[in-house]
Amino acid sequence: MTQKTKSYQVMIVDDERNMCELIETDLRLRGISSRWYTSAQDAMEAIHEYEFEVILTDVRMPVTTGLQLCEQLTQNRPDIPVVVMTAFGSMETAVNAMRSGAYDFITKPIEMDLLAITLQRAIQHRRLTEQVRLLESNHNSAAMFGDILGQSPVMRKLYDHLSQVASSDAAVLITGESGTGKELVARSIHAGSRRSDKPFVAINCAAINENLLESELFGHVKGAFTDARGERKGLFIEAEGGTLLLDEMGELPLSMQAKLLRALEERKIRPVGSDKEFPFNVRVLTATNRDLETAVSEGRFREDLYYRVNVIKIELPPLRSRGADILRLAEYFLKQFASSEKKPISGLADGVAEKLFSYSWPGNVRELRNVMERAVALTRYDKITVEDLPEKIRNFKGGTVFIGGLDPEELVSMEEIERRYITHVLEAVDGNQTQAARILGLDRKTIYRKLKQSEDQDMK
Ligand SMILES: Nc1ncnc2c1ncn2[C@@H]1O[C@H](COP(=O)(O)OP(=O)(O)OP(=O)(O)O)[C@@H](O)[C@H]1O
Repeated sequence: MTQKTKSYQVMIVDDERNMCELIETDLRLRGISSRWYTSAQDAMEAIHEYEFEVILTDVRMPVTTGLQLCEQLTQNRPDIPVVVMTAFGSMETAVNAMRSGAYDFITKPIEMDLLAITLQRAIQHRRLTEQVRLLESNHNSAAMFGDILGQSPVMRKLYDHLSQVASSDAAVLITGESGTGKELVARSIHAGSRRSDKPFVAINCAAINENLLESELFGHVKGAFTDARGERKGLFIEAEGGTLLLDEMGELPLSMQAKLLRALEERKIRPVGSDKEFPFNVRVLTATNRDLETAVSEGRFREDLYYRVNVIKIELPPLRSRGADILRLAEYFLKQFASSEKKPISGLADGVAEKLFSYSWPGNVRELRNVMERAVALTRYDKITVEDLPEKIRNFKGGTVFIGGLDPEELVSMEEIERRYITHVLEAVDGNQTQAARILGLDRKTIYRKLKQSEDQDMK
């Protein structure tokens, strides 16, 4: 998980630093947040670090031009509209930019009022497209919610819950094993809330030393401690109006728990070394992969803070309990990586689905994503083969013993094992017989016959 993530409305890319600063200042005065980069390379890297709603780029830049950047962006992040700045009178460049996937163009010298309108229109366009995508994906039997993918019954229930949660302002505690998508869920809650045009900031409480955590969260004044050369705002102020995710909340030291509780109760923070308090308007979400109730009963976590952050609880299921979602996610990641690696990979070869199914996925969706990324990079074929999977998955034996609730001590016939396994696979794919047939390597008629046979056997 990223330690800190933030969203801005506009990314500015121009090799002339002065131009960037000029635009940033003008946009700030109009209430539009932005961040600038002086090369396309830096811009491409920043896309992974921060969220942007629109990108404004100059066309003429050394090394990678604005047009090339535009092409790269439309492939990697087609959801972010790009507005290009072209020199006055170079209509041909503007046309080329639109061909490379730009949303709009504006000519230099820039007329700031026009720029602001163009950018706002692009932002509006993006929000509408996002909403349509969200509505469509919810309509398509709730296969997705924002960027969260999954169709298993437990995920569908989660989507219903999330849409209610997003519209309220209540504190939410998100629990689940590592890699189950807690940060993703927090982002979706923010994206679906009325705070969505304000920042989303996430901090991993376990990754920061206890002494620094207080100033990271609440800020500090100049000279508050030896290394505090300048002043720092702190994340509560950075997230003003938006959402702050405190991840790995279970790792928060007791001394910080007391300070956080006071801040949440009074809705005010006091920067380290300051005698002034500052009010904040931030929705606080927390996430943990620890059992906080046990931590409370063992005195490691304050009960009063637990109740304050746990107004609504969202529990994310481990991947191994989500049946067919394993395959859906695998295919989703496969498509993503195949497109970014530009490899023509069309799906999973025979035998891969069974391997993915029977593995226990201790690292959950993150592990599956990494496995698919590696497989796409490794494969020499147009499908992912069993050889492209890591050894621990190829040779995994653990899962099968428990299929169909089979006790390792229980001795049953091969037919019975077959019947239980077929039933297990059918349940896992929500009764989709075509998919079950593909995984089992049997045709649908044979599946039906085998289940029928054992039913007849039971009747005798
Ligand atoms: N349902 C899902 N659909 C699509 N991608 C998912 C889903 N769940 C998780 N991911 C992806 O898996 C990775 C891990 O997710 P995330 O960082 O949200 O997990 P986490 O529970 O916060 O992990 P940790 O506890 O280790 O911080 C991310 O790349 C995320 O985008």
